[in-house]
Amino acid sequence: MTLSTSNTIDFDSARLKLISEKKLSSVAIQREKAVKHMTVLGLQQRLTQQLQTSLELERVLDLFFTAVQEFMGLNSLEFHHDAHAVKVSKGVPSMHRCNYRMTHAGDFLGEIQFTRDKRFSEVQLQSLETLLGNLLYPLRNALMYRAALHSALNDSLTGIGNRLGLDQALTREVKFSSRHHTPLSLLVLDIDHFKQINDKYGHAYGDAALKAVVNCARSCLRDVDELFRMGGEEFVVVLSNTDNHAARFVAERIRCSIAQMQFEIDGDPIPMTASLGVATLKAEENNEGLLERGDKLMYVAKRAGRNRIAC
Ligand SMILES: Nc1nc2c(ncn2[C@@H]2O[C@H](COP(=O)(O)OP(=O)(O)OP(=O)(O)O)[C@@H](O)[C@H]2O)c(=O)[nH]1
Repeated sequence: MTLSTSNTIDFDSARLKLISEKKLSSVAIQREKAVKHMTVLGLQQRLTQQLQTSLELERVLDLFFTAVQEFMGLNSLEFHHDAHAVKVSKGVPSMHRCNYRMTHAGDFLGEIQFTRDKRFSEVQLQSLETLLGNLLYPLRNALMYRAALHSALNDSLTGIGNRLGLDQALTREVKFSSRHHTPLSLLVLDIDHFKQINDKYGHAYGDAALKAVVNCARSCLRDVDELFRMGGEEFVVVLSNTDNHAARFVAERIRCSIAQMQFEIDGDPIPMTASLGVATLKAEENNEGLLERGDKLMYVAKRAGRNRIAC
């Protein structure tokens, strides 16, 4: 059984509010509150300094949890913000829980849950809420930083990584592959005669076709494989720890899936195919060299008649 207290923290009014407020009546609680107050102040000062040292959401929450955990014997913290696709967990959850839904100036900043072995006292809840006030701006900044980073590295139409994201991933993968002597392959995929879809049905349907191809290619990949949009109707799949033989197999699987894809516009079935180049990292090759080879091989597949792979 878990015991839970749900609260809303409304930072808009610059005050922290408990939805189900219970009365603090006993003198003992008031005394405990007075003693804790000084400590909370000290902790607030420490948090103010610590939390401004990072813009990384994970790090900010880690610093907050470590500081507050010591102070009130917390077992765990869980933060999630669905719109930002973030879920961060620290510690091991326990029986007594309290939840806060955080907002600021009308913006939703996420939900946070704390757990501990013992019940939260009123004084502890108030201290926690005071300390959450220190998390507000670092949390908001970290979410903004995360969103900015996401839009810099991802394609807004399809949601997959963009050219910059590809460059970063490929640099990382090439280094890893060279250091650990593991194979690395990539596929360069280009949709065939894509211009005809745009010309016949319009750009919006062309966009829908691009998304359909992305979903189709994704369904053929492992979780660890990464799919990027290089630009236009050209995509790259980075296959870590994959040799040329296995990469050909993946390329062929994607090619078949796209050719069999049921894509329709206003009830008209639209046949779609793609040409793919398959390249595997050679000794002494860098990420640019690998990408260039993959691209050249994709054009070999185009020239050979499209709807095929070239290795
Ligand atoms: N709808 C849509 N079209 C795009 C986008 N980016 C590029 N395109 C279009 O993609 C088309 C690419 O055409 P081409 O380079 O001639 O290639 P293709 O028609 O696929 O022919 P092949 O590659 O030779 O088989 C152009 O019409 C571009 O305008 C986009 O984001 N959305």
